[in-house]
Amino acid sequence: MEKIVLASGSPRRKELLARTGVDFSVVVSNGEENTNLTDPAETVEKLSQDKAISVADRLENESEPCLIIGADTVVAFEGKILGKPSDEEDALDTLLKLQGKSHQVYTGVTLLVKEQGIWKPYTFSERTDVEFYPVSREELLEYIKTGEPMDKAGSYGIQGKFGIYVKGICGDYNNVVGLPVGRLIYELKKMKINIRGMRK
Ligand SMILES: Cc1cn([C@H]2C[C@H](O)[C@@H](COP(=O)(O)OP(=O)(O)OP(=O)(O)O)O2)c(=O)[nH]c1=O
Repeated sequence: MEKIVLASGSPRRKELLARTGVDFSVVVSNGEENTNLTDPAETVEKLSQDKAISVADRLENESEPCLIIGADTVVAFEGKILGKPSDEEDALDTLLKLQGKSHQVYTGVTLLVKEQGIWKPYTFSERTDVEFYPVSREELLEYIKTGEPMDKAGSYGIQGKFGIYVKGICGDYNNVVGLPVGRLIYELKKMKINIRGMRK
């Protein structure tokens, strides 16, 4: 293994992957995030694949990248998938639904490995359940004013100012922030890939 590429523009994913101590570069995928799927696990798995493949296409003529990591995160509430908010009103609608209740956060990860010139995808997803205390409309409006919800699935950041409303969490916290690094390292080990031996 010689090179590792994170196919994501998310600063949170970059920070989480950096914590593993590996060297990697970032190439942001520029494809549309679209799918007709309705199951949240299938959705994030497919979108993570699309992102990794779009970066593989762009790197086709470059010197041998060997592992590309794509990821996608959505929130699921009462069977509906909630992505990033379209505007502040949408963020308020979403947070009014989520407050006082439990929801699920899914992150899908695709590891695209180049072996003998051929890209092979390996995809998995991880689920974390998050429960919020009741939060008033005024508090939600205050939060939305910070701008924090706008680039985040489910319109909140558990690692940011909305973290004060968390009642409980079941599963991997890092998965909510956008990358289940523990599972990622575990899956790579199973694939006999030691990312610590890779270079940029
Ligand atoms: C629920 C939640 C999501 N998020 C973020 C993680 C993801 O960055 C984002 C979901 O959007 P994604 O489409 O998964 O990722 P992205 O657009 O940020 O980056 P890219 O497509 O280039 O990989 O929401 C948090 O930071 N905290 C949270 O608590």
